Amino acid sequence: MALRKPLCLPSLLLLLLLLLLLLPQADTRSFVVDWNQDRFLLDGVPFRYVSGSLHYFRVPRVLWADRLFKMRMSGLNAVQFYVPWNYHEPEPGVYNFNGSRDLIAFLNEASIANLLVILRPGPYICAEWEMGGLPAWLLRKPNVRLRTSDPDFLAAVDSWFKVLLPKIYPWLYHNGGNIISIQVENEYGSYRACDISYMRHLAGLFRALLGEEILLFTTDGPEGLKCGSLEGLYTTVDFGPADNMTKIFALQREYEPHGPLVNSEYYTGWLDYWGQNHSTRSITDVTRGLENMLKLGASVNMYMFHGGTNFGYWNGADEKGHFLPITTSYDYDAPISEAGDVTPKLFALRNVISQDRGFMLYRTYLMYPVFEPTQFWVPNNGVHDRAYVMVDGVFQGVLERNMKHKLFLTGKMGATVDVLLENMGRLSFGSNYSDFKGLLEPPILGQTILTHWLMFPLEVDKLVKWWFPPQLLKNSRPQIPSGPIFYSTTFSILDSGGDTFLFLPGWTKGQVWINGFNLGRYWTKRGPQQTLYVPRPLLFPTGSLNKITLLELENVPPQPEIQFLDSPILNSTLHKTYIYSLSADTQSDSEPMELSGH
Ligand SMILES: CCCCNC(=S)N1C[C@H](O)[C@@H](O)[C@@H](O)[C@H]1CO
Repeated sequence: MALRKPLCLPSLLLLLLLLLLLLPQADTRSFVVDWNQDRFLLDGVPFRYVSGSLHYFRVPRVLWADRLFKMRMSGLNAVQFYVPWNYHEPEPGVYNFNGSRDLIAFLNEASIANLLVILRPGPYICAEWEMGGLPAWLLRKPNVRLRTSDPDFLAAVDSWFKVLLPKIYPWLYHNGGNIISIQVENEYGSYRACDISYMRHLAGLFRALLGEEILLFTTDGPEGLKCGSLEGLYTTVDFGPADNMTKIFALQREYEPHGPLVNSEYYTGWLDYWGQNHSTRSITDVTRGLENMLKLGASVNMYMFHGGTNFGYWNGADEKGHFLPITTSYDYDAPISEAGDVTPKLFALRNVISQDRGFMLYRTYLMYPVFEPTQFWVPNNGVHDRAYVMVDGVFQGVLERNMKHKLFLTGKMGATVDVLLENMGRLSFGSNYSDFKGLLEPPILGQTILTHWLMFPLEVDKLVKWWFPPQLLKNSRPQIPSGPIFYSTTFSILDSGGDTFLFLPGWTKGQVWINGFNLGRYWTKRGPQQTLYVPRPLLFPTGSLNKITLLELENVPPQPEIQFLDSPILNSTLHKTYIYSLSADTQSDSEPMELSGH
Protein backbone atom coordinates (compact mmCIF):
# COMPACT_ATOMS: atom_id res chain seq x y z
CA MET A 1 0.00 0.00 0.00
CA ALA A 2 1.67 3.17 -1.06
CA LEU A 3 2.65 5.39 1.79
CA ARG A 4 0.31 8.28 1.88
CA LYS A 5 2.31 11.36 2.43
CA PRO A 6 0.61 14.69 2.36
CA LEU A 7 0.97 16.37 -0.91
CA CYS A 8 1.42 19.82 0.36
CA LEU A 9 0.82 22.43 -2.17
CA PRO A 10 2.20 25.89 -1.48
CA SER A 11 1.06 26.53 2.12
CA LEU A 12 -0.66 29.66 1.23
CA LEU A 13 -3.85 29.68 -0.64
CA LEU A 14 -3.50 28.03 -3.97
CA LEU A 15 -4.56 30.77 -6.27
CA LEU A 16 -7.00 29.25 -8.65
CA LEU A 17 -6.54 32.08 -10.98
CA LEU A 18 -3.66 30.52 -12.87
CA LEU A 19 -4.97 29.45 -16.16
CA LEU A 20 -3.48 28.86 -19.50
CA LEU A 21 -5.69 30.56 -22.06
CA LEU A 22 -5.83 28.14 -24.89
CA LEU A 23 -8.58 29.89 -26.76
CA PRO A 24 -8.31 28.69 -30.33
CA GLN A 25 -7.20 31.81 -32.18
CA ALA A 26 -8.62 32.46 -35.58
CA ASP A 27 -5.27 31.45 -37.03
CA THR A 28 -5.23 28.14 -35.18
CA ARG A 29 -8.58 26.95 -36.52
CA SER A 30 -8.09 23.63 -38.18
CA PHE A 31 -9.93 20.53 -39.29
CA VAL A 32 -7.56 17.71 -40.17
CA VAL A 33 -7.17 13.95 -40.27
CA ASP A 34 -5.21 12.50 -37.36
CA TRP A 35 -3.46 9.68 -39.25
CA ASN A 36 -1.96 8.23 -36.08
CA GLN A 37 -5.22 7.80 -34.21
CA ASP A 38 -7.61 7.27 -37.10
CA ARG A 39 -9.80 10.25 -36.30
CA PHE A 40 -10.48 13.85 -37.18
CA LEU A 41 -9.12 16.75 -35.14
CA LEU A 42 -11.02 20.01 -34.85
CA ASP A 43 -8.75 22.73 -33.49
CA GLY A 44 -6.44 19.98 -32.33
CA VAL A 45 -9.22 18.21 -30.40
CA PRO A 46 -10.49 14.76 -31.38
CA PHE A 47 -13.72 15.24 -33.31
CA ARG A 48 -16.37 13.07 -34.89
CA TYR A 49 -19.13 14.47 -36.96
CA VAL A 50 -22.69 13.24 -36.79
CA SER A 51 -24.14 14.99 -39.78
CA GLY A 52 -27.35 15.12 -41.78
CA SER A 53 -28.11 15.99 -45.38
CA LEU A 54 -30.45 18.87 -46.10
CA HIS A 55 -30.63 20.36 -49.59
CA TYR A 56 -31.23 24.11 -49.49
CA PHE A 57 -32.48 23.89 -53.04
CA ARG A 58 -35.37 21.69 -51.89
CA VAL A 59 -36.50 24.01 -49.06
CA PRO A 60 -37.85 27.58 -49.34
CA ARG A 61 -35.35 30.02 -47.86
CA VAL A 62 -37.85 31.16 -45.18
CA LEU A 63 -37.82 27.61 -43.77
CA TRP A 64 -34.06 27.03 -43.76
CA ALA A 65 -33.59 28.18 -40.15
CA ASP A 66 -36.44 25.98 -38.91
CA ARG A 67 -35.05 22.85 -40.55
CA LEU A 68 -31.47 23.53 -39.46
CA PHE A 69 -32.63 24.27 -35.89
CA LYS A 70 -34.41 20.92 -35.76
CA MET A 71 -31.30 19.18 -37.00
CA ARG A 72 -29.20 20.85 -34.33
CA MET A 73 -31.70 19.97 -31.65
CA SER A 74 -31.54 16.38 -32.85
CA GLY A 75 -27.93 16.33 -31.70
CA LEU A 76 -26.24 16.76 -35.08
CA ASN A 77 -23.06 18.84 -35.25
CA ALA A 78 -22.84 19.16 -39.03
CA VAL A 79 -24.99 19.52 -42.13
CA GLN A 80 -24.07 18.16 -45.55
CA PHE A 81 -25.39 19.54 -48.80
CA TYR A 82 -24.77 19.62 -52.54
CA VAL A 83 -24.53 22.69 -54.78
CA PRO A 84 -26.48 22.03 -57.99
CA TRP A 85 -24.68 23.70 -60.90
CA ASN A 86 -27.87 23.98 -62.94
CA TYR A 87 -29.67 25.76 -60.08
CA HIS A 88 -27.15 28.62 -60.18
CA GLU A 89 -26.10 28.90 -63.85
CA PRO A 90 -29.35 28.73 -65.85
CA GLU A 91 -27.54 29.85 -68.97
CA PRO A 92 -23.83 29.81 -69.75
CA GLY A 93 -22.29 32.78 -67.94
CA VAL A 94 -25.57 33.74 -66.24
CA TYR A 95 -25.45 33.21 -62.50
CA ASN A 96 -28.12 33.31 -59.81
CA PHE A 97 -27.30 33.30 -56.09
CA ASN A 98 -30.39 35.14 -54.91
CA GLY A 99 -33.37 34.21 -52.70
CA SER A 100 -33.59 30.42 -52.32
CA ARG A 101 -30.35 30.23 -54.33
CA ASP A 102 -28.42 32.35 -51.84
CA LEU A 103 -25.81 29.78 -50.91
CA ILE A 104 -23.92 32.17 -48.63
CA ALA A 105 -27.11 32.92 -46.72
CA PHE A 106 -27.60 29.20 -46.21
CA LEU A 107 -24.04 28.79 -44.98
CA ASN A 108 -24.75 31.61 -42.56
CA GLU A 109 -27.96 29.98 -41.34
CA ALA A 110 -26.02 26.78 -40.74
CA SER A 111 -23.49 28.78 -38.74
CA ILE A 112 -26.26 30.36 -36.68
CA ALA A 113 -27.58 26.86 -35.97
CA ASN A 114 -24.10 25.95 -34.76
CA LEU A 115 -23.69 23.36 -37.51
CA LEU A 116 -20.45 22.68 -39.32
CA VAL A 117 -20.72 22.13 -43.09
CA ILE A 118 -19.68 19.28 -45.37
CA LEU A 119 -20.01 20.73 -48.88
CA ARG A 120 -20.51 18.74 -52.06
CA PRO A 121 -20.28 21.09 -55.07
CA GLY A 122 -20.06 18.36 -57.73
CA PRO A 123 -19.97 19.31 -60.60
CA TYR A 124 -22.17 16.22 -60.79
CA ILE A 125 -24.29 15.56 -57.69
CA CYS A 126 -26.83 12.87 -58.61
CA ALA A 127 -29.29 13.51 -55.72
CA GLU A 128 -32.37 12.59 -57.79
CA TRP A 129 -32.02 16.16 -59.06
CA GLU A 130 -32.54 17.19 -62.70
CA MET A 131 -29.60 15.82 -64.72
CA GLY A 132 -27.72 15.21 -61.48
CA GLY A 133 -27.11 18.96 -61.19
CA LEU A 134 -25.48 19.33 -64.62
CA PRO A 135 -27.00 22.13 -66.73
CA ALA A 136 -29.07 20.87 -69.65
CA TRP A 137 -27.47 23.53 -71.88
CA LEU A 138 -24.36 21.34 -71.94
CA LEU A 139 -26.29 19.10 -74.31
CA ARG A 140 -26.39 21.86 -76.92
CA LYS A 141 -23.11 20.27 -77.88
CA PRO A 142 -24.67 16.86 -78.61
CA ASN A 143 -21.34 15.05 -78.58
CA VAL A 144 -20.18 16.39 -75.26
CA ARG A 145 -18.89 13.61 -73.02
CA LEU A 146 -20.24 14.51 -69.61
CA ARG A 147 -18.13 13.81 -66.52
CA THR A 148 -14.96 13.26 -68.51
CA SER A 149 -11.89 15.27 -69.51
CA ASP A 150 -13.76 16.29 -72.66
CA PRO A 151 -12.43 19.82 -73.32
CA ASP A 152 -15.90 21.30 -73.90
CA PHE A 153 -17.16 19.82 -70.65
CA LEU A 154 -14.07 20.90 -68.68
CA ALA A 155 -14.28 24.42 -70.09
CA ALA A 156 -17.80 24.77 -68.72
CA VAL A 157 -16.79 23.19 -65.41
CA ASP A 158 -13.79 25.49 -65.01
CA SER A 159 -15.89 28.54 -65.78
CA TRP A 160 -18.50 27.52 -63.19
CA PHE A 161 -16.06 26.64 -60.42
CA LYS A 162 -14.09 29.84 -60.96
CA VAL A 163 -17.29 31.62 -59.94
CA LEU A 164 -18.44 29.26 -57.18
CA LEU A 165 -15.29 28.29 -55.32
CA PRO A 166 -14.04 31.82 -54.59
CA LYS A 167 -17.46 32.49 -53.02
CA ILE A 168 -17.03 29.68 -50.53
CA TYR A 169 -13.32 30.23 -49.85
CA PRO A 170 -13.94 32.64 -46.91
CA TRP A 171 -16.31 30.03 -45.43
CA LEU A 172 -13.66 27.37 -45.12
CA TYR A 173 -13.22 26.45 -41.48
CA HIS A 174 -9.56 27.48 -41.23
CA ASN A 175 -10.52 30.84 -42.73
CA GLY A 176 -13.07 31.42 -39.97
CA GLY A 177 -16.05 29.76 -41.65
CA ASN A 178 -17.90 26.51 -41.04
CA ILE A 179 -16.99 24.35 -44.05
CA ILE A 180 -14.84 21.53 -42.72
CA SER A 181 -14.58 19.38 -45.85
CA ILE A 182 -15.46 19.39 -49.54
CA GLN A 183 -16.34 16.47 -51.78
CA VAL A 184 -14.96 16.21 -55.31
CA GLU A 185 -17.48 14.86 -57.85
CA ASN A 186 -20.00 12.30 -56.62
CA GLU A 187 -19.75 8.51 -56.63
CA TYR A 188 -17.56 8.84 -59.72
CA GLY A 189 -16.71 5.17 -59.43
CA SER A 190 -20.29 4.32 -60.35
CA TYR A 191 -19.92 6.12 -63.70
CA ARG A 192 -18.86 4.14 -66.71
CA ALA A 193 -16.19 6.62 -67.90
CA CYS A 194 -13.65 6.03 -65.13
CA ASP A 195 -11.60 8.94 -66.47
CA ILE A 196 -8.78 9.55 -63.97
CA SER A 197 -7.64 12.65 -65.92
CA TYR A 198 -11.02 14.22 -65.21
CA MET A 199 -10.76 13.52 -61.48
CA ARG A 200 -7.19 14.83 -61.42
CA HIS A 201 -8.33 17.97 -63.23
CA LEU A 202 -11.06 18.57 -60.65
CA ALA A 203 -8.71 17.93 -57.74
CA GLY A 204 -6.20 20.38 -59.21
CA LEU A 205 -8.87 23.01 -59.75
CA PHE A 206 -10.19 22.66 -56.18
CA ARG A 207 -6.67 22.96 -54.78
CA ALA A 208 -5.90 25.97 -56.98
CA LEU A 209 -9.05 27.81 -55.89
CA LEU A 210 -9.40 26.57 -52.28
CA GLY A 211 -5.81 26.09 -51.17
CA GLU A 212 -3.99 23.16 -49.65
CA GLU A 213 -5.56 23.08 -46.18
CA ILE A 214 -9.19 22.18 -46.78
CA LEU A 215 -9.92 18.45 -46.55
CA LEU A 216 -11.05 17.17 -49.95
CA PHE A 217 -12.75 13.80 -50.13
CA THR A 218 -14.59 11.40 -52.41
CA THR A 219 -17.64 9.24 -51.75
CA ASP A 220 -18.44 5.92 -53.39
CA GLY A 221 -20.45 2.81 -52.85
CA PRO A 222 -18.49 -0.41 -52.31
CA GLU A 223 -18.36 -1.16 -56.06
CA GLY A 224 -17.19 2.31 -56.99
CA LEU A 225 -14.06 2.78 -54.92
CA LYS A 226 -11.63 1.78 -57.67
CA CYS A 227 -12.56 4.53 -60.13
CA GLY A 228 -14.02 6.94 -57.59
CA SER A 229 -11.02 7.35 -55.32
CA LEU A 230 -7.95 9.46 -56.07
CA GLU A 231 -4.61 9.99 -54.40
CA GLY A 232 -4.77 13.15 -52.30
CA LEU A 233 -8.53 12.96 -51.76
CA TYR A 234 -9.77 11.24 -48.60
CA THR A 235 -11.77 8.16 -49.61
CA THR A 236 -15.15 7.73 -47.93
CA VAL A 237 -17.97 5.28 -48.54
CA ASP A 238 -21.74 5.23 -48.49
CA PHE A 239 -24.15 2.50 -47.47
CA GLY A 240 -27.48 1.96 -45.80
CA PRO A 241 -28.89 0.03 -42.82
CA ALA A 242 -29.26 -3.21 -44.77
CA ASP A 243 -25.68 -3.23 -46.00
CA ASN A 244 -22.74 -5.00 -44.39
CA MET A 245 -21.02 -2.24 -42.42
CA THR A 246 -17.98 -4.35 -41.51
CA LYS A 247 -17.36 -5.39 -45.10
CA ILE A 248 -17.76 -1.91 -46.54
CA PHE A 249 -15.63 -0.18 -43.92
CA ALA A 250 -13.00 -2.85 -44.58
CA LEU A 251 -13.10 -1.79 -48.22
CA GLN A 252 -12.60 1.81 -47.18
CA ARG A 253 -9.58 0.68 -45.17
CA GLU A 254 -8.04 -0.73 -48.35
CA TYR A 255 -7.90 2.83 -49.66
CA GLU A 256 -7.45 4.61 -46.32
CA PRO A 257 -5.47 2.29 -44.03
CA HIS A 258 -5.39 5.15 -41.53
CA GLY A 259 -7.71 8.02 -40.75
CA PRO A 260 -11.34 7.96 -39.57
CA LEU A 261 -14.01 5.62 -40.88
CA VAL A 262 -16.56 7.76 -42.72
CA ASN A 263 -19.98 6.94 -44.12
CA SER A 264 -20.90 10.00 -46.17
CA GLU A 265 -24.37 8.78 -47.05
CA TYR A 266 -26.09 6.60 -44.49
CA TYR A 267 -29.54 6.15 -45.95
CA THR A 268 -32.30 6.92 -43.47
CA GLY A 269 -34.95 6.22 -46.11
CA TRP A 270 -35.04 6.14 -49.87
CA LEU A 271 -36.29 7.90 -52.99
CA ASP A 272 -39.64 7.44 -54.71
CA TYR A 273 -40.50 6.86 -58.39
CA TRP A 274 -43.82 7.72 -59.92
CA GLY A 275 -45.88 4.53 -60.19
CA GLN A 276 -44.09 2.65 -57.43
CA ASN A 277 -44.70 2.27 -53.68
CA HIS A 278 -43.45 4.94 -51.29
CA SER A 279 -40.05 3.85 -49.96
CA THR A 280 -39.50 3.50 -46.22
CA ARG A 281 -36.73 2.27 -43.94
CA SER A 282 -37.56 0.96 -40.45
CA ILE A 283 -36.63 2.98 -37.40
CA THR A 284 -35.11 -0.10 -35.80
CA ASP A 285 -32.84 -0.81 -38.75
CA VAL A 286 -31.77 2.81 -39.18
CA THR A 287 -31.03 3.42 -35.49
CA ARG A 288 -29.22 0.10 -35.05
CA GLY A 289 -26.95 0.86 -37.98
CA LEU A 290 -26.16 4.32 -36.70
CA GLU A 291 -25.40 2.97 -33.24
CA ASN A 292 -23.01 0.38 -34.66
CA MET A 293 -21.12 3.00 -36.68
CA LEU A 294 -20.88 5.42 -33.76
CA LYS A 295 -19.51 2.62 -31.59
CA LEU A 296 -16.70 2.25 -34.11
CA GLY A 297 -15.94 5.95 -33.78
CA ALA A 298 -16.97 6.55 -37.37
CA SER A 299 -18.12 9.91 -38.64
CA VAL A 300 -21.49 9.61 -40.27
CA ASN A 301 -23.71 11.71 -42.48
CA MET A 302 -27.34 10.63 -42.59
CA TYR A 303 -28.76 10.95 -46.11
CA MET A 304 -31.39 12.51 -45.90
CA PHE A 305 -32.08 14.08 -42.54
CA HIS A 306 -34.61 16.34 -44.22
CA GLY A 307 -35.51 15.60 -47.85
CA GLY A 308 -37.79 18.46 -48.81
CA THR A 309 -39.39 18.85 -52.24
CA ASN A 310 -38.50 18.75 -55.94
CA PHE A 311 -40.31 21.98 -56.70
CA GLY A 312 -41.00 23.05 -60.31
CA TYR A 313 -39.34 20.72 -62.82
CA TRP A 314 -36.28 19.92 -60.69
CA ASN A 315 -36.87 16.19 -60.14
CA GLY A 316 -34.37 13.82 -61.68
CA ALA A 317 -34.88 10.30 -62.98
CA ASP A 318 -33.31 6.86 -63.00
CA GLU A 319 -33.24 4.13 -65.57
CA LYS A 320 -33.45 0.52 -64.52
CA GLY A 321 -34.48 -1.17 -67.69
CA HIS A 322 -37.07 1.52 -68.08
CA PHE A 323 -37.36 5.23 -67.44
CA LEU A 324 -38.14 6.10 -63.82
CA PRO A 325 -38.88 9.74 -63.07
CA ILE A 326 -38.54 10.77 -59.43
CA THR A 327 -41.62 12.11 -57.62
CA THR A 328 -42.10 15.74 -56.63
CA SER A 329 -41.93 14.80 -52.95
CA TYR A 330 -38.43 14.12 -51.67
CA ASP A 331 -39.76 13.10 -48.27
CA TYR A 332 -37.33 10.19 -48.33
CA ASP A 333 -38.95 8.82 -45.15
CA ALA A 334 -36.38 11.09 -43.54
CA PRO A 335 -36.28 11.95 -39.80
CA ILE A 336 -37.71 15.39 -40.61
CA SER A 337 -40.67 14.97 -42.94
CA GLU A 338 -41.07 16.86 -46.22
CA ALA A 339 -43.35 19.31 -44.38
CA GLY A 340 -40.76 19.85 -41.62
CA ASP A 341 -42.42 17.68 -38.98
CA VAL A 342 -40.27 15.90 -36.47
CA THR A 343 -40.95 12.17 -36.60
CA PRO A 344 -40.51 9.12 -34.32
CA LYS A 345 -37.45 8.30 -36.42
CA LEU A 346 -35.89 11.65 -35.43
CA PHE A 347 -36.45 11.03 -31.72
CA ALA A 348 -35.09 7.51 -32.03
CA LEU A 349 -31.96 8.80 -33.78
CA ARG A 350 -31.61 11.59 -31.23
CA ASN A 351 -31.57 9.01 -28.47
CA VAL A 352 -28.75 7.19 -30.24
CA ILE A 353 -26.75 10.39 -30.66
CA SER A 354 -27.48 11.93 -27.24
CA GLN A 355 -25.34 11.64 -24.11
CA ASP A 356 -26.35 9.66 -21.03
CA ARG A 357 -24.50 11.36 -18.25
CA GLY A 358 -23.23 14.72 -17.11
CA PHE A 359 -24.72 18.09 -17.93
CA MET A 360 -27.31 19.55 -20.27
CA LEU A 361 -27.85 23.24 -20.91
CA TYR A 362 -31.36 24.46 -21.56
CA ARG A 363 -31.70 27.98 -22.90
CA THR A 364 -34.65 30.25 -23.67
CA TYR A 365 -35.30 33.97 -23.77
CA LEU A 366 -37.69 36.19 -21.81
CA MET A 367 -40.35 37.38 -24.21
CA TYR A 368 -41.38 40.11 -21.76
CA PRO A 369 -39.73 42.08 -18.94
CA VAL A 370 -39.96 40.66 -15.40
CA PHE A 371 -39.59 43.60 -13.06
CA GLU A 372 -40.73 41.98 -9.79
CA PRO A 373 -39.17 38.80 -8.36
CA THR A 374 -41.32 36.10 -9.92
CA GLN A 375 -41.55 32.41 -9.09
CA PHE A 376 -39.70 30.09 -11.42
CA TRP A 377 -40.47 26.40 -11.02
CA VAL A 378 -40.91 23.08 -12.84
CA PRO A 379 -44.18 21.19 -12.36
CA ASN A 380 -44.42 17.62 -11.10
CA ASN A 381 -41.00 17.56 -9.55
CA GLY A 382 -39.68 17.77 -13.08
CA VAL A 383 -36.09 18.71 -12.32
CA HIS A 384 -34.03 15.53 -12.71
CA ASP A 385 -31.88 16.19 -10.78
CA ARG A 386 -30.37 19.59 -10.01
CA ALA A 387 -30.85 22.81 -11.97
CA TYR A 388 -28.56 25.83 -11.77
CA VAL A 389 -30.53 28.79 -13.02
CA MET A 390 -28.99 31.89 -14.60
CA VAL A 391 -30.45 35.01 -16.17
CA ASP A 392 -28.11 36.74 -18.60
CA GLY A 393 -25.34 34.71 -17.03
CA VAL A 394 -26.12 35.83 -13.47
CA PHE A 395 -26.69 32.94 -11.07
CA GLN A 396 -30.21 32.96 -9.57
CA GLY A 397 -30.07 29.76 -7.53
CA VAL A 398 -30.66 26.04 -7.55
CA LEU A 399 -33.71 23.83 -8.01
CA GLU A 400 -33.35 20.27 -6.73
CA ARG A 401 -35.38 17.12 -7.27
CA ASN A 402 -37.54 16.34 -4.24
CA MET A 403 -36.09 19.21 -2.32
CA LYS A 404 -36.16 22.69 -3.74
CA HIS A 405 -38.87 23.42 -6.21
CA LYS A 406 -38.87 27.13 -6.76
CA LEU A 407 -36.84 30.26 -6.86
CA PHE A 408 -37.58 33.85 -7.76
CA LEU A 409 -36.05 35.79 -10.59
CA THR A 410 -36.31 39.04 -12.55
CA GLY A 411 -35.02 39.89 -16.00
CA LYS A 412 -35.28 42.33 -18.85
CA MET A 413 -37.12 41.55 -22.06
CA GLY A 414 -34.98 39.30 -24.24
CA ALA A 415 -32.84 38.17 -21.31
CA THR A 416 -31.27 34.74 -21.65
CA VAL A 417 -32.63 32.18 -19.21
CA ASP A 418 -30.17 29.31 -18.81
CA VAL A 419 -30.77 26.16 -16.85
CA LEU A 420 -27.69 24.02 -16.39
CA LEU A 421 -29.13 20.60 -15.58
CA GLU A 422 -27.05 18.07 -13.68
CA ASN A 423 -27.79 14.37 -13.82
CA MET A 424 -26.92 13.08 -10.35
CA GLY A 425 -27.05 9.42 -11.34
CA ARG A 426 -29.89 7.12 -12.36
CA LEU A 427 -31.86 5.04 -9.87
CA SER A 428 -30.10 1.75 -9.36
CA PHE A 429 -32.69 0.31 -7.03
CA GLY A 430 -36.31 1.03 -6.31
CA SER A 431 -39.64 0.94 -8.00
CA ASN A 432 -38.86 2.94 -11.10
CA TYR A 433 -35.82 2.18 -13.19
CA SER A 434 -36.93 4.56 -15.97
CA ASP A 435 -35.20 7.41 -14.30
CA PHE A 436 -35.30 9.88 -17.18
CA LYS A 437 -33.04 12.85 -16.74
CA GLY A 438 -33.33 16.47 -17.68
CA LEU A 439 -36.14 18.99 -17.42
CA LEU A 440 -39.07 16.64 -17.65
CA GLU A 441 -41.53 19.51 -18.04
CA PRO A 442 -41.21 23.05 -19.33
CA PRO A 443 -40.56 25.47 -16.47
CA ILE A 444 -43.15 28.04 -15.42
CA LEU A 445 -42.36 31.67 -14.69
CA GLY A 446 -45.21 33.15 -12.70
CA GLN A 447 -48.22 31.91 -14.63
CA THR A 448 -46.40 31.55 -17.96
CA ILE A 449 -45.08 28.27 -19.36
CA LEU A 450 -41.68 29.04 -20.84
CA THR A 451 -41.31 27.44 -24.25
CA HIS A 452 -38.87 27.38 -27.20
CA TRP A 453 -36.03 25.93 -25.21
CA LEU A 454 -32.74 25.22 -26.96
CA MET A 455 -31.04 22.10 -25.61
CA PHE A 456 -27.30 21.55 -25.66
CA PRO A 457 -25.67 18.36 -24.35
CA LEU A 458 -22.45 19.64 -22.83
CA GLU A 459 -19.40 17.53 -23.56
CA VAL A 460 -17.72 18.91 -20.49
CA ASP A 461 -15.15 16.14 -20.19
CA LYS A 462 -13.90 16.79 -23.72
CA LEU A 463 -13.72 20.49 -22.95
CA VAL A 464 -11.70 19.88 -19.81
CA LYS A 465 -9.51 17.19 -21.34
CA TRP A 466 -8.56 19.09 -24.44
CA TRP A 467 -9.02 22.68 -23.63
CA PHE A 468 -8.73 24.85 -20.54
CA PRO A 469 -11.98 26.76 -20.10
CA PRO A 470 -11.55 30.50 -20.12
CA GLN A 471 -10.58 32.03 -16.77
CA LEU A 472 -13.84 33.41 -15.46
CA LEU A 473 -12.68 34.69 -12.14
CA LYS A 474 -10.52 37.75 -12.44
CA ASN A 475 -8.58 39.25 -9.58
CA SER A 476 -10.12 42.54 -10.39
CA ARG A 477 -13.64 41.36 -9.71
CA PRO A 478 -15.10 43.06 -6.61
CA GLN A 479 -16.77 39.93 -5.35
CA ILE A 480 -16.51 36.25 -5.98
CA PRO A 481 -19.10 35.38 -8.64
CA SER A 482 -21.50 32.55 -7.95
CA GLY A 483 -23.00 29.89 -10.15
CA PRO A 484 -21.38 27.43 -12.56
CA ILE A 485 -17.77 28.43 -13.11
CA PHE A 486 -14.63 26.58 -14.17
CA TYR A 487 -11.45 27.00 -12.22
CA SER A 488 -8.18 25.55 -13.28
CA THR A 489 -4.60 25.59 -12.21
CA THR A 490 -1.48 23.51 -12.23
CA PHE A 491 0.67 22.11 -9.50
CA SER A 492 3.68 19.85 -9.10
CA ILE A 493 4.37 17.18 -6.56
CA LEU A 494 7.01 18.20 -4.03
CA ASP A 495 8.29 14.73 -3.39
CA SER A 496 7.61 11.10 -4.25
CA GLY A 497 4.18 11.18 -2.60
CA GLY A 498 1.70 8.37 -2.78
CA ASP A 499 -2.07 8.31 -2.96
CA THR A 500 -3.74 11.35 -1.55
CA PHE A 501 -7.12 12.89 -0.79
CA LEU A 502 -8.33 16.12 -2.33
CA PHE A 503 -9.98 18.48 0.16
CA LEU A 504 -11.91 21.59 -0.91
CA PRO A 505 -12.76 23.51 2.25
CA GLY A 506 -15.45 26.11 1.68
CA TRP A 507 -16.33 25.00 -1.82
CA THR A 508 -19.95 24.03 -2.36
CA LYS A 509 -20.60 21.42 -5.04
CA GLY A 510 -19.13 20.48 -8.37
CA GLN A 511 -16.96 18.21 -10.49
CA VAL A 512 -13.20 17.88 -10.50
CA TRP A 513 -10.69 16.63 -13.03
CA ILE A 514 -7.02 15.91 -12.53
CA ASN A 515 -4.91 15.71 -15.67
CA GLY A 516 -8.12 15.29 -17.65
CA PHE A 517 -9.33 12.38 -15.52
CA ASN A 518 -12.80 12.95 -14.13
CA LEU A 519 -12.25 12.34 -10.43
CA GLY A 520 -15.95 12.71 -9.64
CA ARG A 521 -18.37 14.93 -7.80
CA TYR A 522 -17.61 16.87 -4.65
CA TRP A 523 -20.33 18.24 -2.36
CA THR A 524 -18.46 19.75 0.50
CA LYS A 525 -21.46 21.67 1.75
CA ARG A 526 -23.64 18.62 2.08
CA GLY A 527 -21.16 15.86 2.99
CA PRO A 528 -20.63 13.40 4.59
CA GLN A 529 -17.75 12.98 2.16
CA GLN A 530 -15.34 15.89 2.29
CA THR A 531 -12.38 14.48 0.39
CA LEU A 532 -11.96 12.76 -2.96
CA TYR A 533 -9.52 9.89 -3.35
CA VAL A 534 -6.70 10.68 -5.75
CA PRO A 535 -4.82 7.54 -6.86
CA ARG A 536 -1.11 8.27 -7.21
CA PRO A 537 -0.96 7.00 -10.81
CA LEU A 538 -3.15 9.89 -11.85
CA LEU A 539 -0.40 12.32 -10.94
CA PHE A 540 2.63 13.12 -13.05
CA PRO A 541 6.05 12.55 -11.51
CA THR A 542 7.89 15.12 -9.45
CA GLY A 543 8.81 18.14 -11.45
CA SER A 544 6.04 17.72 -14.01
CA LEU A 545 3.03 19.96 -13.91
CA ASN A 546 -0.29 18.41 -12.94
CA LYS A 547 -3.47 20.12 -14.00
CA ILE A 548 -6.55 20.38 -11.82
CA THR A 549 -9.82 21.72 -13.16
CA LEU A 550 -12.95 22.27 -11.11
CA LEU A 551 -16.46 23.07 -12.20
CA GLU A 552 -17.98 24.78 -9.17
CA LEU A 553 -21.71 24.80 -9.64
CA GLU A 554 -22.76 27.11 -6.86
CA ASN A 555 -20.45 29.17 -4.65
CA VAL A 556 -16.77 29.28 -3.93
CA PRO A 557 -15.32 31.17 -0.93
CA PRO A 558 -13.44 34.43 -1.46
CA GLN A 559 -10.16 32.71 -0.73
CA PRO A 560 -10.71 29.30 -2.38
CA GLU A 561 -8.33 26.66 -1.14
CA ILE A 562 -7.27 23.29 -2.41
CA GLN A 563 -5.57 20.80 -0.11
CA PHE A 564 -4.26 17.27 -0.53
CA LEU A 565 -4.46 15.31 2.71
CA ASP A 566 -2.94 12.03 3.75
CA SER A 567 -6.21 10.60 4.97
CA PRO A 568 -9.84 10.79 3.88
CA ILE A 569 -12.73 12.62 5.53
CA LEU A 570 -15.81 10.58 4.77
CA ASN A 571 -17.87 11.18 7.85
CA SER A 572 -17.78 14.92 8.04
CA THR A 573 -19.38 16.51 11.04
CA LEU A 574 -19.83 19.58 8.91
CA HIS A 575 -22.88 18.27 7.21
CA LYS A 576 -26.31 18.20 8.72
CA THR A 577 -28.67 15.30 8.36
CA TYR A 578 -31.35 16.36 5.97
CA ILE A 579 -34.80 14.98 6.32
CA TYR A 580 -36.68 15.82 3.24
CA SER A 581 -40.39 16.15 3.47
CA LEU A 582 -42.49 16.52 0.42
CA SER A 583 -45.65 18.33 1.39
CA ALA A 584 -48.87 17.08 -0.09
CA ASP A 585 -48.58 19.81 -2.64
CA THR A 586 -45.31 18.92 -4.22
CA GLN A 587 -45.21 22.33 -5.76
CA SER A 588 -44.73 24.12 -2.51
CA ASP A 589 -41.21 24.62 -1.52
CA SER A 590 -40.24 22.10 1.11
CA GLU A 591 -37.02 23.40 2.49
CA PRO A 592 -35.24 20.43 4.06
CA MET A 593 -35.35 20.43 7.82
CA GLU A 594 -31.82 20.49 9.15
CA LEU A 595 -30.90 18.43 12.17
CA SER A 596 -27.62 18.71 13.97
CA GLY A 597 -24.90 16.63 12.45
CA HIS A 598 -23.85 13.48 14.28
C1 LIG B 1 -31.55 4.08 -57.43
C2 LIG B 1 -30.15 4.52 -57.17
C3 LIG B 1 -29.95 5.94 -57.57
C4 LIG B 1 -28.51 6.31 -57.37
N1 LIG B 1 -28.36 7.14 -56.16
C5 LIG B 1 -27.81 6.73 -55.02
S1 LIG B 1 -27.38 5.26 -54.74
N2 LIG B 1 -27.50 7.66 -54.11
C6 LIG B 1 -26.12 8.08 -53.92
C7 LIG B 1 -25.96 9.48 -54.44
O1 LIG B 1 -24.66 9.97 -54.14
C8 LIG B 1 -26.98 10.42 -53.84
O2 LIG B 1 -26.86 11.67 -54.47
C9 LIG B 1 -28.40 9.87 -54.04
O3 LIG B 1 -28.70 9.81 -55.39
C10 LIG B 1 -28.49 8.48 -53.42
C11 LIG B 1 -29.88 7.91 -53.48
O4 LIG B 1 -30.76 8.78 -52.81
